[in-house]
Amino acid sequence: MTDLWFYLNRLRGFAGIRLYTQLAAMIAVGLFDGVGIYLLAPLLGLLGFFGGSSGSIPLAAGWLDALRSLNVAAALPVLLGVYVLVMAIQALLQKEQSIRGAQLQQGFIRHLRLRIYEGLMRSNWLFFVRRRRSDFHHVLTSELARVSQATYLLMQLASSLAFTVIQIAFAFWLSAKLTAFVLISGAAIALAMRRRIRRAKAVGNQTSLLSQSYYAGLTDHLGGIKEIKSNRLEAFYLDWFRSLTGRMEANFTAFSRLQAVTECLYRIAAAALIALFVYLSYEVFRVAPGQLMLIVIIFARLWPRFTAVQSNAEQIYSAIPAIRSLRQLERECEAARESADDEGTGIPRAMPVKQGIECSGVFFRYGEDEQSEYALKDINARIPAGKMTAIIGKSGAGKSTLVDILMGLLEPVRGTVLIDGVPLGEDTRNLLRHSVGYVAQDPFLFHASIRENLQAVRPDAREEELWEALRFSASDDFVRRLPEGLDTIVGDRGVRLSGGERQRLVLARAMLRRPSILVLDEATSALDNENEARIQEAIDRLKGTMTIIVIAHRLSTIRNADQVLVLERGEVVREEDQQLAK
Ligand SMILES: Nc1ncnc2c1ncn2[C@@H]1O[C@H](COP(=O)(O)OP(=O)(O)OP(=O)(O)O)[C@@H](O)[C@H]1O
Repeated sequence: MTDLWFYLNRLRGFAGIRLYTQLAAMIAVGLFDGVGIYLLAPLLGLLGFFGGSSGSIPLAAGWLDALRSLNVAAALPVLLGVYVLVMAIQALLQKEQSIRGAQLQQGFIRHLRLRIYEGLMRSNWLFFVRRRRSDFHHVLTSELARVSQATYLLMQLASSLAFTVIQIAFAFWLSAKLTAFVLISGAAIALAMRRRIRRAKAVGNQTSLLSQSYYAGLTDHLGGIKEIKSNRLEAFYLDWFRSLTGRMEANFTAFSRLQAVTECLYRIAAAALIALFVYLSYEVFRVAPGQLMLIVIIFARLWPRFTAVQSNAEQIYSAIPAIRSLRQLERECEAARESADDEGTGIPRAMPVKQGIECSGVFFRYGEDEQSEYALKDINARIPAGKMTAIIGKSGAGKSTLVDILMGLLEPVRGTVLIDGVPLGEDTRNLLRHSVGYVAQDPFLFHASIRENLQAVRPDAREEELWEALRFSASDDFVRRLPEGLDTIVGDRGVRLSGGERQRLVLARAMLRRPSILVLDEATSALDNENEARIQEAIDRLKGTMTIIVIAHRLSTIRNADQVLVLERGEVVREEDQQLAK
């Protein structure tokens, strides 16, 4: 329930006065609807339905007498005209309320979407390292759709409740005793149905878990489709998919069954109650036939409202787990939020390195608990500014982790990183990243043109600057040969390009940023000797103008380094000054 209240409060905070006008509009629609029904009394009276018994219908008596003083031929069109007018106003109001309701709902969902996306974008790298990406997709798509539906249902529920209250008021006017009887019956049934609402929540929990597995599986399997195809694992994954979608089907059917049974119970109860009601009215309360007729009309309109309230409540309860997922993700993003780095000016500050980066007693581990193993242990090393430092070591030795620490992406668990002798803190860690150009092991290109990919890091870069960066990364020739040149769209994650071509484009992008620290994480591993040699030469020419850190396996890459750090199981086991060694 706290999750629901939290979201109601959030909705109130977002919509402000609009929420209250919306509720007022709902009440007005309900009122007009009630008046419409109430007009039926004089109408029916005019048509002679009540015989001489109109005096027993509260309020109607005065109307009827006034109308009777006119002749029927004149009164009927007046009455019908008023009826049409009232219903038309109600219809117009309802239309306006529906449009505004949809605007409110969509606005609120966009507000939630933006909050979560912004929360993710502002979260630190460790947050992403520790979580499955598919869980974010799941929350931002499937869970958000359920919350959107719940928001719509909440408004519907408010509208149903407003309608119901107004109808009850009208019904009370007509007959307090019989309305009380209907209400007590409704309350008794709602009480008996409480367990069904709890069941709806349990089914909703299951829906969240299943759709989370679905998203995780799809992301994994499609990401690894080449492995699946080349190892003939299709049947295994098909079995998994069949089984999971079977459970999803059962889950959705269970919820539909729950709702259908509830509706069926309400319908049977309605029939039984109407029968009892007519019997009691006639035999016990001796209600006049005209009034009885009206009460039946009111009852017939009131009861579906009870059913709607119950059904809405079941659906809203089934969406509570989705609301909880959203809230949980927001909380986690908040806890992992990085500090802003523009000091409120809107212009991010960079942090150039003049002397060097130093690690002093740096420890790091990925696991959250104290027992988990360190990926880096007591690292003491210095990366001189303007020089090229190579980090080498076996797979899993901690090279990428060390680079992430040096770039300010990860924070040491113990120890300090110093930039020009000044310890890197929470605020300065982000600033350092403005000075970094990074090329990853598995380079990433957006599904856009080469130009857009390059300009993503510097929107104001001129055409010559783009070509200069491409020349640097030895990619100018192949880009020129592409059918659309710079405007060629590179496929999903750049798959339409070869690994080496992607690496070269990402290197061009990194250079375009004019970084003061260039980090290459095995960035030339996919290149042929000729292209690697061209890039090595270009990088060599950069020495003295920027600090270069490379993770490398090939001797050819290390050869030009000024310093080599050798890592083994998270420790620096050797630090060689190449210049001295030469
Ligand atoms: N996201 C992660 N969660 C948990 N442990 C991790 C994570 N990333 C890396 N590790 C662990 O940290 C250690 C160092 O990994 P790291 O990726 O830094 O090694 P590496 O030297 O760069 O390896 P490679 O050359 O294979 O890329 C390894 O034992 C690895 O299992």
